[in-house]
Amino acid sequence: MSQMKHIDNTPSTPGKFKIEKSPYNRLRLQFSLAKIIFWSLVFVGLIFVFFYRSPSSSSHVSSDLFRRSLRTSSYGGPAWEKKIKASTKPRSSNGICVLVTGAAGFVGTHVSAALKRRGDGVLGLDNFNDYYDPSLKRARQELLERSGVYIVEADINDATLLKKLFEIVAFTHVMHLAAQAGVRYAMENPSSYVHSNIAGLVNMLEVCKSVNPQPSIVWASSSSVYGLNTKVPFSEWDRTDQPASLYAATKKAGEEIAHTYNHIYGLSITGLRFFTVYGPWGRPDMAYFFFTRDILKGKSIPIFEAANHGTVARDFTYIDDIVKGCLGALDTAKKSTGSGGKKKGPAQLRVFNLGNTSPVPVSDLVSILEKLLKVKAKRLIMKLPRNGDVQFTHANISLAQKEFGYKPTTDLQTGLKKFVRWYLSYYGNGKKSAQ
Ligand SMILES: O=C(O)[C@H]1O[C@H](OP(=O)(O)OP(=O)(O)OC[C@H]2O[C@@H](n3ccc(=O)[nH]c3=O)[C@H](O)[C@@H]2O)[C@H](O)[C@@H](O)[C@@H]1O
Repeated sequence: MSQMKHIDNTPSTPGKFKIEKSPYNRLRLQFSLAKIIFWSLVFVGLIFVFFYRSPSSSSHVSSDLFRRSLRTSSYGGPAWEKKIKASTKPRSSNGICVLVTGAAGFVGTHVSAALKRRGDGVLGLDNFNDYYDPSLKRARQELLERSGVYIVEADINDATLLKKLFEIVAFTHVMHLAAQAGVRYAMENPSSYVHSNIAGLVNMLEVCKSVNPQPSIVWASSSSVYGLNTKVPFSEWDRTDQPASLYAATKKAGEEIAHTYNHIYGLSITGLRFFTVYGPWGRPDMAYFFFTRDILKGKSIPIFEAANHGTVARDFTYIDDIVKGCLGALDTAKKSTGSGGKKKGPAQLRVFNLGNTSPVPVSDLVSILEKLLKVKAKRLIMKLPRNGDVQFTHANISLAQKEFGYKPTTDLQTGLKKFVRWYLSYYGNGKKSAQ
């Protein structure tokens, strides 16, 4: 009751509160102020020590973001700049110089290597987060370093670093492949999708729009934007407003964000909707990869099926075909039209499906793996969980074909053979195995 009275007596509008002006009160006020300042400083100091010294003691999500974005900031200095300049010096006369984000990722590594092979200047960027075994990312980094591609270790949310890179090198293109991938993990760690696929994308576009000259941007969207659509094959004109996962929703949001930056700032932007990319140096969180690991270990593998024993299928696309698509998109990208953050005229805005055009049921994928590994899989048939997966994907690729001659040439059998050969040589006949 007395507490209620106290609340009732508290003035509701700042400024109505009158302080009596006796010398005693003034002294008391000064003393209280000094006390408040002192304790505020102690409090701020404690917070600083807490966050600076022990990131692991914060909550799962914030410590995760800490790992993902703040860990890697060791850059700068003449030796560092020299490495960047060496990596980005084009050998060919076309003058193409590309910043590849997510360069230690699966698609990023292959695309970086292909660009470098043909003589373009290439610089990688990657935060080496631990969404999956970082040692695989380090191995990819070694591979790229051997072919002359340097990877700067930083997060795409680091605007200062990005601006610094553009001060050192006038990139003609950005191949933006850094993202939080994976459909099912979005339910475990939703904020990591917002951090990388939304905030990170916006940060990247903010920097790209403000530099002079503006680069052209090619970036990774996803087949998952087609969500619950039932009309097949999926074409670029189809609706993309019923995503089945937060991952898909962030990619769809990315496409709308791309529209905005194209419209306001004249950035040339091309989005690529990848269809379940697989192959050597792939991602261990993907089904074909962990099925291989678990078949070799003799562990059972969960194979999803839809209602009424409906087939779950994917338009699995081999990495070399995807790389050709990425390079085709990059080579046909027109220049951005803006400069210094101002649009000068309309700019190119495109989106393409990069798929294989022949969906394969997941159970057939397992049969191919069994033959290649010469081991019978322990199949555990399960109902397709409601965690973001869609029942099937199937790409119509005529737009990419028309625009830059995209034509996938690797069927699943051939592609998986190459993957298994790589897997066995990398992990050694199942003795050392993927995590
Ligand atoms: O096409 C795309 O854009 C997406 O392709 C993949 O997503 P997804 O097709 O779901 O690939 P996997 O997670 O490897 O699943 C492949 C198939 O295996 C099935 N699966 C998955 C896991 C499992 O335990 N059992 C199982 O049957 C899935 O339902 C799916 O049909 C990637 O993980 C995404 O990052 C990418 O954006």
